Amino acid sequence: MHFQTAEYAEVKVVSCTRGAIWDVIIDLREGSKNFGRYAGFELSESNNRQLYIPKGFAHGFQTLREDTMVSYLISEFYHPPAASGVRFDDPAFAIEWPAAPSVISEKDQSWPLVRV
Ligand SMILES: Cc1cn([C@H]2C[C@H](O)[C@@H](COP(=O)(O)OP(=O)(O)O[C@H]3O[C@@H](C)C(=O)[C@@H](O)[C@H]3O)O2)c(=O)[nH]c1=O
Repeated sequence: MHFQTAEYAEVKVVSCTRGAIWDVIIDLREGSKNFGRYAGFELSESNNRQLYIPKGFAHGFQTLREDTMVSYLISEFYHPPAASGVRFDDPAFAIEWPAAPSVISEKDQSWPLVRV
C-alpha cells in the first residue's frame, strides 16, 4: 500500500485496461473522520471504472485475472526518498482482500506495522 509523504503527496487516477483488479485505498489524512479506514473497488476492462485517489491516501491493488494491465495518471514526479507504504495485511487496517496473495514483493512484505 503505497504513498509519497508530505510535499510529494500524489493524486492518482487508476484504471485497469486489461483484466481486472481489486483496488484499495486507505485514508491516512490526519484529522480525517475516516482516518485509518479503507475502501475497495473492482476496476476492470469491462466496467471501465477509474478511481480518483486524493492526496493523503495509501493505494494498492490485487490482480484478479492473469495478464492484467493497470494504468495510472499521477500528479507528482516519483521521489524515492518520499516513497512510503503500509502493509497490505496490517491488522491496523484489517483489509479484506478477494484472495490470499500469490506474489508480493520483498519491499511490500517489509513495511513496518503501524498504530492507528
Ligand atoms: C513508482 C515508481 C517506481 N519506479 C522504480 C523504482 C523501482 O526500481 C521499481 C519498482 O518500484 P515499486 O516497487 O515502488 O513499484 P510499484 O510497486 O509498481 O509502485 C506503484 O505501486 C502502486 C500500488 C502505486 O500506487 C503506485 O503509485 C506506485 O507506488 O520502479 C520508478 O522508476 N518510477 C516510479 O514512478
